[in-house]
Amino acid sequence: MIHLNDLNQHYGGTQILWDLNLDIDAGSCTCIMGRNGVGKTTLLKTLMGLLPISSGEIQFNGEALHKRTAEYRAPAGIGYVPQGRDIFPLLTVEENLKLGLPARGDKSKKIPERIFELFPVLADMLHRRGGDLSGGQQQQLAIGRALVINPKVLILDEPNEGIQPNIVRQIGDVILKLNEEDGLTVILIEQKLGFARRVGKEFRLMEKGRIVAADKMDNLNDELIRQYLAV
Ligand SMILES: Nc1ncnc2c1ncn2[C@@H]1O[C@H](COP(=O)(O)OP(=O)(O)OP(=O)(O)O)[C@@H](O)[C@H]1O
Repeated sequence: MIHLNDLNQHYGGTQILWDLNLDIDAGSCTCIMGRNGVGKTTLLKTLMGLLPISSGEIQFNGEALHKRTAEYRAPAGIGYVPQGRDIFPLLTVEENLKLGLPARGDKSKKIPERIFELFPVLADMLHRRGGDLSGGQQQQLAIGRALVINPKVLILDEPNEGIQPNIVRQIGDVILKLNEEDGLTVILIEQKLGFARRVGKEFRLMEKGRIVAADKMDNLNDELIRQYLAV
């Protein structure tokens, strides 16, 4: 579904991604893991077209995404929840959710009911301002907003950062439902091993701007953890 081929990326003169290759199959749930600063967020931003690539290819369902602008990602079916959530604090929950509607292929004007099934709190708080929500509720709103476009793949950058444990569990439940019940392909950056093991079916380990290990989550063993994740 997604293939990154020999991707190179620089911030100014500093190279961050080095000949990076990544394959994501339709229907998979993949955790991208690695120590701080290895380039995980840079990888997702590059995939989303938010950072220019120096060379390489980004293929999405056979289409050359690296030739398209960032704005093309949502209508193509790529939902993105950036690090830090990025909701609009002065808009209501409903207004935040409706922002995604123009990018839907079917031009529907209605927020899908499934979003309120997954996140009942968003229905309860529909007319509250985004900025009045707790951090965990804002994260649920950010995920809901990404789902409004009816994506084929959902990409999340550390969805649990700074969120209280009961909401982390709920977000994990939602990711599992989206992947297992709805068949949505999921890619997420995740630092917490327990969460990654619970929701991820696959892992990709990064070091120094490269993918250095790729396998089923069941095969994430102590040796790999020691080598690429332990601090
Ligand atoms: N806007 C920027 N300009 C220059 N360098 C940057 C910029 N953003 C990130 N970097 C550098 O790029 C490298 C990779 O950063 P990135 O945020 O992608 O890593 P990460 O694996 O997501 O780390 P973390 O887990 O801390 O978020 C780091 O050395 C970082 O300092």
